Parts: sequence; structure tokens; C-alpha cells
Amino acid sequence: MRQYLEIKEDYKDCLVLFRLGDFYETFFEDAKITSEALQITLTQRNGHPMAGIPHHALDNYLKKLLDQGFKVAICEQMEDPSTAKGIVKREVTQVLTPGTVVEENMIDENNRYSLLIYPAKKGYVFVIFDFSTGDLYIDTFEYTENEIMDFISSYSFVQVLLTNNLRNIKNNIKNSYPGLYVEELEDWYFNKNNIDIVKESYGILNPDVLKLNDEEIYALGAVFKYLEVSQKQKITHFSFPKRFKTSNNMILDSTTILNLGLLPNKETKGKTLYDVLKFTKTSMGARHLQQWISKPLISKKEIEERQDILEIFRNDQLVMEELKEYLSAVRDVERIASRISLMKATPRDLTALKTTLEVIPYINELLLMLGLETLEEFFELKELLNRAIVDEPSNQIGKGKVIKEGFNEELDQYKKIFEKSSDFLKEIEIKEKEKTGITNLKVGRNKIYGFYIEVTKANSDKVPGYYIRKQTLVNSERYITEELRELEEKFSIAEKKIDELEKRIFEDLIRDLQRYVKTLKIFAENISKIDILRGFAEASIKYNYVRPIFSDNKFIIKNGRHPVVERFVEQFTPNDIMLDENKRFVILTGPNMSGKSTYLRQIGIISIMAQIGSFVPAEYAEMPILNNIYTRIGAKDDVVSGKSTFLVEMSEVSSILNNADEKSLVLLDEVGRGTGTIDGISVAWATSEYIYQILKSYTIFATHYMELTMLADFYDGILNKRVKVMETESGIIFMHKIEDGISDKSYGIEVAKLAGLPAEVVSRAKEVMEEISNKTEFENKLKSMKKIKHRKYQKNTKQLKLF
Ligand SMILES: Nc1ncnc2c1ncn2[C@@H]1O[C@H](COP(=O)(O)OP(=O)(O)OP(=O)(O)O)[C@@H](O)[C@H]1O
Repeated sequence: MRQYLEIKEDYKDCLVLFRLGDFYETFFEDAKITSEALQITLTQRNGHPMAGIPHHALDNYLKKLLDQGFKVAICEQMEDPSTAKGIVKREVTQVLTPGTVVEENMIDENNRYSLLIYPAKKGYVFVIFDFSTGDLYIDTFEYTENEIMDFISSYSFVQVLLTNNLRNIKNNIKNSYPGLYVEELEDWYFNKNNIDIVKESYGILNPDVLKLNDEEIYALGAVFKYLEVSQKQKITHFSFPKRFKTSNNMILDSTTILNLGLLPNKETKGKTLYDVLKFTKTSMGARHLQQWISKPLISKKEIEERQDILEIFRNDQLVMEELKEYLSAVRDVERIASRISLMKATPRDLTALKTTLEVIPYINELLLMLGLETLEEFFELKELLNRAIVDEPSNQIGKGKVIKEGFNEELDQYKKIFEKSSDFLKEIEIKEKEKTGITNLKVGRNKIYGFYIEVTKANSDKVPGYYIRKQTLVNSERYITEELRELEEKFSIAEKKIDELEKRIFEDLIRDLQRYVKTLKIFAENISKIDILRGFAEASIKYNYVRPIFSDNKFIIKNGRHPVVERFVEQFTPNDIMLDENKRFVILTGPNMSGKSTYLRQIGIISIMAQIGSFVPAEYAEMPILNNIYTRIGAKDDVVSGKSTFLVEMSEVSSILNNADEKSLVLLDEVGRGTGTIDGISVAWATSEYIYQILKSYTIFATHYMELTMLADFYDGILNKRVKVMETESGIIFMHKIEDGISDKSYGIEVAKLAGLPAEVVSRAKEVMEEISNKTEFENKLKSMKKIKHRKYQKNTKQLKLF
């Protein structure tokens, strides 16, 4: 127990799983927590609480603990208990958190991004990394605490690390995401010699090649230090840091990713753009698809390169189908490479790698037929794996069932001795039967007692004198002979040697394979691209998408559809948009539920699809390459920070007005609704003018404020559109069709009726409306709006930041 307490002292923040024989035990407070979390029995040892899990079921239980946000330290026996003198030496061999698991059976195909937040002089450095794939991004963001929360909400992080002076953010995260693992890192994680850790991890002499500033290097060093401490080894499998903000990509803000339903989270799973486009066959492809969607391209050349490949697949559907079959056999090489680098690869990983390498030539054959670039074939690696690993290896190393015959002479020799001894056992059985005349005599082996000759009690009198009694069972006796004892010794030595040798050979092999990690990761990226684009081709055929073309000053979508909504409604009504440099602002009016938000989102999503290289749900699309999309859709309270709906709304508008430009698409839904009508209209009016005059962004503004439609009288480039509604005897029918004009009524009461409000309430509402709707008043308001003085904005962005 003293040994346990000493170890626990160093791992106070962890649940310590302490190996005792065939169990991992937990003690004291840890035992109470573990038994509760895993629903296992709480027992006692010397009067102290204890709860244990069988060693073979570790992964299963570990997964449950990590999923519940615990940090777990695994304390192993460092020597064989049967030969150890005194107390068996034990050490913590690894510390696991949700962001540091890489074991195949504990994680699904999705990326497992962790986020480290480090306060910089200006803003915060974010390091976003996936330990299981080695993918890493870094950047400095001038975010407010609320923007940090938004950022966290739009990416499904598995853990957040932060410095200990960010308590407020930590508490906010804890309140908003109770299941998310959050850890404060002490100051010593961040210091000057982090530069050395970074250099070592990347094997570089000069960190300048990483193009990071000092603060970013510290933050990155802290990540490596954290991982080194928890994994107890050097970390070398990460890719060079990629910038989150690059000039090659659109940087979608988290609000837009959420508003447009681009990537799945718990609530939107199955109903996002990602779900519609996920025709990928490999886990790597699926993960990279998420990355593509969150970072659409802005280079026409790169987009068109993707489109060209897609088109090639699309034009040869037979090959496309065949390729699908082969891709299905491709395993998660990206993660296998990480496990090789971390010395955590299993025999199963190597078989998976072998299978993958075997299908590459077939994939390459198809790629060649299509005139596409082929993939690296790794001949040498394939040959090595074929030579080293048996076809169906056991996942338990040390039983002689992993390393192939011929790979290591010494191992082969002991395996032969082992096999011979088994044959010899059979011979002894025959011989002893003959000698003693006991026909049901059996020669066998028991894990604890070793070799034995078993004779039933009925035949005890026939047992010869040279049999030495070893064990008494209910109906039989077990004996040993001198010959058998000698054989047993040889057998045990061989068994032990096989165990030692196979483990060592396997370890050496993995170490040797580390030279392939970099190229395997490049392969992973290349095959993901093929997988995704093949999938885009399949989606484009199945869902009838067209290839968009890009032109600077036209934004034309004919008969466009919302790719997600169209999958869920019986009949989707397609709609057009036609904007250009002179007509680039649409005020869209229409009743609730008529399809305004869908239309708005559809234009955003189609733009994103176009810029990730996919075809789009439309009959024709000619669009500009946008450098960003900004959205203000839906009103939500920010309970955590205590901000009202209106304040959240205005913060978002402020961010748009500070960032959008003529190459942006701005989608506004109901701006100003969170406050009084007059205030709301005024803010919406001023915002629209500013966007129109100064930012010149392509904009669609859906609103209930009829008054805003008067903007079109002031500015030639502002258009009024409405959603068509049909009035019938029994109520209104939504046509979901966008047409020129202004929605003349708000139909609020009609929608209330559709929603099932009691008939009396609906008819009373109509009565009240008759009485209060004063036409003259409305007309007077319009008249006074006509008199609004023109205002020419002067661009002065510095003063704009309101929140
Ligand atoms: N073009 C369309 N074709 C078919 N169905 C549609 C179309 N657009 C919208 N719908 C259906 O109508 C529903 C309501 O659409 P949407 O949310 O866009 O309305 P809205 O006008 O924005 O409403 P609100 O003002 O209340 O937010 C959608 O969930 C969808 O089922």
C-alpha cells in the first residue's frame, strides 16, 4: 500500500489504475469514483475501499472512464511477479485523457481535436491538434471570451487545455459542456526551453522554418511537453503546424458553420452538409472531408483541379464503382502511422497496413486508366511486412503467433522446440498407456501445475512406482515422471524465450517502421483526396448536381436547392438568385415558415460546396469566388455570459460589419428583431446601408420589417424579393417560391393557425388586428421613411468595433 500511496502522490489529478496480478485496482477515493463511474463492485482491502477491473478488459473500461471526462494513470508491474524479489516494481507507464487515446478499439473514425488556449499579448494563441492523426493547426486570434466559447461550440473538441489564469473561460466551458475534458496547465509548461522541445519533436535545427511567433512557439512547446509527460516518450509524429487562417482558404467563423449546418454536432448529426456529401469509404476520407468543409478554397486553380478530378470520376461510372470497392479495403493508415510513431501499433495494425498496401496497385491501375496521378506503393514496406508478420496474427504478442517463420532464426528454433515438445507429449502418452495398461491415461498440461499424467481413481492400483503424485482431483490423481519433468523444463524455457523474443522482434520491427511514418501520412492525405472526390462524383450523380463555373462579378444560381432540406422534404421547390456587381443586395420578405431561412442558407451552402470542389444542387451556377461568408441567422440567448438575444445579435452584426468586404457573402435573417420595432428597423436600415455602400458584399437580408423594402427606392442596387404565398379558403399555402416584389401581409395569424392555436384565440387575434391596424398610420410611417435623408458613409473601420 505504501508503494501505491507514493505513486498516487505524483498523480493526484488522475484515477490511478494499479496493476495487481490479473487486475487493475483502484483504492480509496479513486475506488469510490471508479465503482460509481463503471458500475463495478466496491470492495475492501485492509479496511480501505477498493474496486478493480480485469486486465484483459482494460480498454473497454478505460473508454468508459475517458468518455466521462476522467484523467487516468496506468500503473504497470515492471517485472515478473514470479521472479521478483520483494515488492514487484511498479511504474505509471502512461497517462490518458480523452485527447491522448489512440488505441483502435477506443476511438471512432472522427478526428479527436484538442484545443490549447494560451493568452498572448494581443488575443490568444490556439493550438488545435489531433494526437491520433498528428494533425496540428496553430494561430493567434483576437477573440473575446464569448468568441472563444463560440469557437469551442462549433468544433467538437475532445479536450481543452488552458493556462491557469483563464479561470473564467474554464468555468464557462465547464458550465456549457459538462462532459468536455478541461485541464489547467501549470506555468512550468510554458517557458523558454519550449523552443528546444519543438525543435526536437520536429527534428529541426531552426524553428524559423515553422513560421511561428515566440508566443506560438511557447504554446506549441507546451503541447509537446504535455504529451511527453503524459505519454512518457518523445512525440515526433505531428505534421508541421498549419495556419488556421491562411491565404489559401476561406475562414468560416464558428457561427457560420453552425448557422449553415455544415458539420455535425450532437444535435445536427445526420442533417448537415457533411452528411449529404459523405460518400467516402475510408475513415481518413471522412475526417479530411470535415476539414475540407470547414476550410473552403479560395484559389480558382485549386478548386478547378478538384472539379476536374471529380468530373473524370463522374464520366466513368464503372471505374468509379470499382474504385469504391477497393477504397473500402483501405484501412486507417493515418492513425496506424501515429501508433507506429508512438510504439503503440498492434499486430492487427500491421495486418491492416498490409491489406491496404495490397490494394494500392489495384487502385493505381484504375487511376492510371483515368489518367490521374497514382499513389505511392511502398514496395519495400510491403515486402518487409509480408516477411515479418503471419497472415492472421494473434493480437497477443509473445505466443509465437505474430512473427512469421523465417524472419528470425532464434525464434524459429525455440518455436520448433516448443512444437516438438508437444509432439513428444503425445508420444509419452502412448508409451505410458502401453507400459501401464491404463487405457484412459492422459498426459496433459495445467498452467499452474505444469505437465502431468492423469489416472482415474479406479486405475490407481495400476500406477507404477516411478510415478510421483502431484495433485489429487475428485475422480483422479495426477502424477509426474522424471522424463516428463525434464521435458517440462525444456518446454518452459522455450515458452519464455518465445515470449521474450517475439516481443523484442515486434518492438524492433515497429521501431524500424517509424521511417515510413512521414510518407504514410502523405499517402493518407492523397488517398483521402481521391476518396472524397470520388464521393463527390457519386453524390453529384445521385443527387443531380452541376459543375459551377466561377466568374468575378456574377452570382447566378438557376433552380438552386438546399442539399440537406431537399433530402428531407417530399418535394423541394428550387429557386434562383441573380446578382451582379450592380445588383448585389436583396431584401427578402415573406411570412414565417415560408422558406426564407432555407433560401438564405441554400445560397451559403451552395457557395461553400462550390469552393470545396463539389458540384452543386442547381441547374446552373455561375458564381464569384468568395473570400468569406458571414451569417446572422436565428436568435439565441447567451445564457452563459448573460447576454440578451439582442446583444448577441448585435455582436454578430458588429463582427460582420468589421470584416466583410466586396468578396463576401452576407446572410442576414431577422436582424433587429430582438428589440423594439422602431429601434430594430433603424438598426437594420443603417446596417444595410453600410453594407451596401461601404462593404459592397453580396447580401441577402430576410426580414419581417416591411419598412426595409423602401431601401430599394433609395438604392438602385437593392432588390426586393418575396416568398410566394397562396391564399385559399381554408388558409394560406406556402409555395416556397422566391419572386420579385414585397410581401404585402405578414400572415402571422395564419401561421399561428397552422401551428394549432385554438380557433377562438385565432379569431380573437383577427378581431384585435382589425382594430389596431391603422392603415393611415402605416402609410404615414412610410411617407416619413421616404423623407429619410441620404447618408454617405465614410469608411472608418477602426471606430466601428462596438463590442
Ligand atoms: N424551397 C423549399 N421547398 C420545399 N420545402 C421548403 C422549401 N423551403 C422551405 N421549405 C420547408 O419549409 C420549412 C420552413 O422553412 P424556413 O425555416 O426556411 O422558413 P422561414 O420563412 O425562414 O421561417 P421563419 O421566418 O419562421 O424562420 C422548412 O423546414 C422546409 O421543410
